[in-house]
Amino acid sequence: MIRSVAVFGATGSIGGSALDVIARHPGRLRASVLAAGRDVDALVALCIRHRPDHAVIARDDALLDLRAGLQAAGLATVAHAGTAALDALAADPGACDTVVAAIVGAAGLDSTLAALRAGKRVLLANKESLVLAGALMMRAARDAGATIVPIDSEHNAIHQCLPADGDCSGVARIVLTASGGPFRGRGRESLAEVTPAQAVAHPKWSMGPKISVDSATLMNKGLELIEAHHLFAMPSDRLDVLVHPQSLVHSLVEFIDGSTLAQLGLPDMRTALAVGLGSPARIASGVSGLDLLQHGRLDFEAPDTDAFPCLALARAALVAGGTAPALLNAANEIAVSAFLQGRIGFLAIPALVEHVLDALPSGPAASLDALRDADQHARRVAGRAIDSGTVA
Ligand SMILES: NC(=O)C1=CN([C@@H]2O[C@H](COP(=O)(O)OP(=O)(O)OC[C@H]3O[C@@H](n4cnc5c(N)ncnc54)[C@H](OP(=O)(O)O)[C@@H]3O)[C@@H](O)[C@H]2O)C=CC1
Ligand SMILES: CC(=O)[C@@H](O)[C@H](O)COP(=O)(O)O
Ligand SMILES: [Mn+2]
Repeated sequence: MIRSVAVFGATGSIGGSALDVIARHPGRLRASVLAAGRDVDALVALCIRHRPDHAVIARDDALLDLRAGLQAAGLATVAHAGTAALDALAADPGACDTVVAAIVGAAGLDSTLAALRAGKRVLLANKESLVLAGALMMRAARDAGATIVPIDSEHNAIHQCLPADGDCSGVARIVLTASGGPFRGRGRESLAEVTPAQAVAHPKWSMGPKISVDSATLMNKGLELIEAHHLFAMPSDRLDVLVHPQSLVHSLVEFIDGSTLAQLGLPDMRTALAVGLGSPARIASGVSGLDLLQHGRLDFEAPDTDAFPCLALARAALVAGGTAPALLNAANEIAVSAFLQGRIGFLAIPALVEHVLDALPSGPAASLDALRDADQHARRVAGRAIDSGTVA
């Protein structure tokens, strides 16, 4: 049977990689729903290429533009606008059986949750939703019989190394690899003046601006610790981070018998997406195999948590539990956005996250509403600190 795939965040970096893999397998996969945030022209261009049944633009006021663009292109694709339409298509069994969750930020939570609650197969790239509401999402997936395939390269690597039957009793610890980002090796004081253009210039991966800044601050690895905690039911003290600048070893699993399994490959997200899209079969992704002789060496070093405090802030939030990860994530989203707009400096990103975590106590994450309130509260506190110049 052909898998009908909804790609949420289709106009982004992960969305593009997913569509590239889907187009390589017309007899196995089809893009049935494409969704974007604001970019109607880019969405229409993708619809012309992939001919989905449905196209969704999250911006409510863009329906007429999207409809006009699809009609001008002579497409039968049905136009939708707004987040309610996105959530409805995520849950609709006639629209898709698989969802690539690749919206950036907490904005991806509702559609991902809708897909999980409908028992879909979810290829999860949107790590912020797990940081914000991981326990709730994992429970929703269990209750509805949904499948989550981790797409984040490290978690996809771990998924490939763990026993297929899900029995993790033999796992001693999980080691997430980190490239170290564009500022690896630099001291904290030298980071005060770095520009957004320098921060998004990732040394190994081609990604959207938000995650690229997260990689530069090492918050990406902090978010990934929390993500791994939920996906693999691992406590913080059995989750480690190792800097590996070549980005060829995507993560490692150490077992209690002394074995360590790792997954290696070129830094190209199409490999992880092909694992999720083809599973249980291995399918071609367009990524070539690894020529280790050409690469020559694999280096490893400890992360520098003095220069990059975000990693420690995220681990502390993971240990604190409750709403702390939601507060951390929301503060970070506001900080990264302000940094990209040139409103605050690079060192203000960890400062703002710390400010919010100090200002707001972690409460119980008893419900989705409690998590949403924490998220909104953190955004307000962070916004005020930026506007007042408390953190600059
Ligand atoms: N890029 C990568 O290699 C990796 C990414 N990830 C994760 O995957 C996610 C996507 O990252 P990436 O592809 O780099 O991001 P991009 O910035 O490249 O793409 C973001 C996508 O999300 C859409 N979008 C933004 N806001 C909304 C919204 N409010 N509602 C609906 N859609 C929205 C954008 O649409 P529009 O173009 O219209 O704005 C775009 O399609 C992130 O959570 C990231 O952490 C994880 C591992 C690797
Ligand atoms: C491709 C991917 O999964 C990113 O999350 C990547 O890991 C970013 O690189 P860093 O290791 O620099 O955060
Ligand atoms: Mn990653």
